[in-house]
Amino acid sequence: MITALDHIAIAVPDFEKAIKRFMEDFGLTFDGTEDVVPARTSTAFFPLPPTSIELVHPLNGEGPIAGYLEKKGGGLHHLCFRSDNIEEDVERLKAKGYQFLADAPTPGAHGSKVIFIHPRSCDGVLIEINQPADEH
Ligand SMILES: CC[C@@H](C(=O)O)C(=O)SCCNC(=O)CCNC(=O)[C@H](O)C(C)(C)COP(=O)(O)OP(=O)(O)OC[C@H]1O[C@@H](n2cnc3c(N)ncnc32)[C@H](O)[C@@H]1OP(=O)(O)O
Ligand SMILES: [Co+2]
Repeated sequence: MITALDHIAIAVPDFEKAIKRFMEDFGLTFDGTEDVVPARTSTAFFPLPPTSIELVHPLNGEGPIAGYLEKKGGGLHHLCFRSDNIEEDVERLKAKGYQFLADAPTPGAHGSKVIFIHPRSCDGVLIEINQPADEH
């Protein structure tokens, strides 16, 4: 089941500038960056209990964030719901007609498993579901 709002993701065209902004201007705790190769995405996390801010940027200029930035520039990109059993939640939501953007969960940040629901299944909002490594 969905247990928490794991993170709110913002697509940023200038990764360094955005990291500086959230660290220095907003005074958030910077939890480091991670290039998630299977997702073709560079991430930076700022824990802000009970959730986190995730900055997302194209990895090597490619991937879904590159497409998003090209079309929309920076912006709120997705909400991530944390699941305690991602496979169970996927099956349950598929049965309700939700369109997933992959056949199965794929590797995400911090060793998590992630899967995305098409925005058209959720009133135009891109929803990610993840299961953190410590809950596998
Ligand atoms: C680091 C790993 C992980 C983590 O651990 O947290 C991540 O967060 S990875 C983050 C990046 N990865 C992804 O976003 C994967 C899922 N995304 C996709 O598969 C695609 O981006 C997409 C959502 C299918 C869009 O693909 P695209 O090729 O850009 O298609 P369109 O431009 O035609 O868009 C179709 C439709 O969807 C709307 N759209 C696109 N992106 C978003 C968005 N972020 N939020 C809301 N809506 C979005 C787009 O406007 C189109 O709408 P219509 O024009 O009305 O058809
Ligand atoms: Co995410």
